[in-house]
Amino acid sequence: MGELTREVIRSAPKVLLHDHLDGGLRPATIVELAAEAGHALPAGDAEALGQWFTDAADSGSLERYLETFQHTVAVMQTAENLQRVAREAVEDLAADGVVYAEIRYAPEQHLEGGLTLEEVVNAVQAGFDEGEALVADSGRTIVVRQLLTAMRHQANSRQIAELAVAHRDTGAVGFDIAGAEAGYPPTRHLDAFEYLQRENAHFTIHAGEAFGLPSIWEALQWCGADRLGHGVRIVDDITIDLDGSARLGRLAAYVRDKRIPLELCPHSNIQTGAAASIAEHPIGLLTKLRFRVTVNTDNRLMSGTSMTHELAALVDAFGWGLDDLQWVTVNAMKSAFLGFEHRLQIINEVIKPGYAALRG
Ligand SMILES: O=c1[nH]cnc2c1ncn2[C@H]1C[C@H](O)[C@@H](CO)O1
Ligand SMILES: [Zn+2]
Repeated sequence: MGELTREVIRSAPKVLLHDHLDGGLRPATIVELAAEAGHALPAGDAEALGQWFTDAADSGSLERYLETFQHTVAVMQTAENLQRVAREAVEDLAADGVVYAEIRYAPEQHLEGGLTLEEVVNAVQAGFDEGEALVADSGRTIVVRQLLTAMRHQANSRQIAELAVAHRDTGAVGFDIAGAEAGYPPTRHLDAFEYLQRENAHFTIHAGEAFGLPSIWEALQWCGADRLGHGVRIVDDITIDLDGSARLGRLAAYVRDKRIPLELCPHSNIQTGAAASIAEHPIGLLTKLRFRVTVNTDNRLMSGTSMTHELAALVDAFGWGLDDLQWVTVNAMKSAFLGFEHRLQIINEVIKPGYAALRG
C-alpha cells in the first residue's frame, strides 16, 4: 500500500499494552540524570548511549538483554526522576500517535534511594498526570495507565499485587510478572494471582517469550492470566500441513477460542532470539489465523523502536494496510484493562474516526 508512509502510520491512532517504563527512557535524560546521581554509564553522550543500548540488547539472549536495565533503573531512584521519566514517556508516546497506553515497571526496583513502594507509584502517577495534561495543552489526547510488575525471580509478588489493588482507582489498572523466564515459572507466584482473582483484578504474565508452551499453559490454566506478555511461542502448538493448512493443538485452540490477547513485540523478539526476522515472525501466521493479536514496543530504548516503527515493519514485511492497523489497534483497545465504557468510548470516538479520516 503506497499511501502507508511512516507519517501516515505515525498519525494513525495507536494503542500500546506492553511498554516498560524503565525500557523507554530518552538517552539524553539518562546522561543528565546519571551525572547527577554519580552513576557511571557505558557511553558518554546521548547518541552513543542510545546505540550502546540497542547493541548490548541485541545479544540473542533474554538474560543479556535484561542486564542493560541496570543503567536505566539506576537513574529512577528518586520521586523527581521517576516523575520526569514518566512524564517524558507520555509525551513521547503521544508524539508517536499513541492514544492509549498501559506502561509497566517493577516498583520493587526503585527503592534504593529510600522511597517506599507507595511513593514510587505516586511519583509515576504524577508524571503520567503531568504528561497527559501537557499533551492535552498541545491539542492531542492520550490516556495512560500503570501496570505494576513483580520480578519473577524475587518473592514480592503478593505485596506488589496488593499495591496494584490499592491503586486500582488511582491509575494502576493491572499487574504483571517479568524478568528471566526459564527457571522461574509463573506458578511460583500463584498466591499473588489467586489474590488478584479474588479481588476481581486484571493481570497479564510474561510467558512464551524465552520459554515455550509449558509457561503459557501455566500462565493461563494455573494462574488465570487475562493476557499473555509476548505469548509468541504459542506457534509451537501449531502445525502447518503440506497443503498449507494450519492445525492447532489444544492449547493454541484454547488461546484462539477464548480470544486471549497476545501482547506481541516483534523487534524485541528478534533481539532476544525468539524470532529470526520480522518477515519470519509468527505475527504473520497468528494474524492470518485470527488470534487476538496486538502489536507492542516492549522496550523502546533497548529495541530502538516505537509503535510507528513496529507497524511500519509489519506493513513492509506482510503488506499490511490501514484495515490491518485498525484491526490490531481495536484488538488492543478491546483487550485493555481500562473499564469497558471507557474502552468503547476510545474505540468509537478516537480510533474509528481517526482511521476513517485517514481513508479520506
Ligand atoms: O521482554 C521482557 N521479558 C521479561 N522481562 C522484561 C522484558 N522487558 C523488560 N523486562 C523486565 C526488565 C525491567 O526491569 C522489568 C520491569 O519493567 O521488566
Ligand atoms: Zn516485556
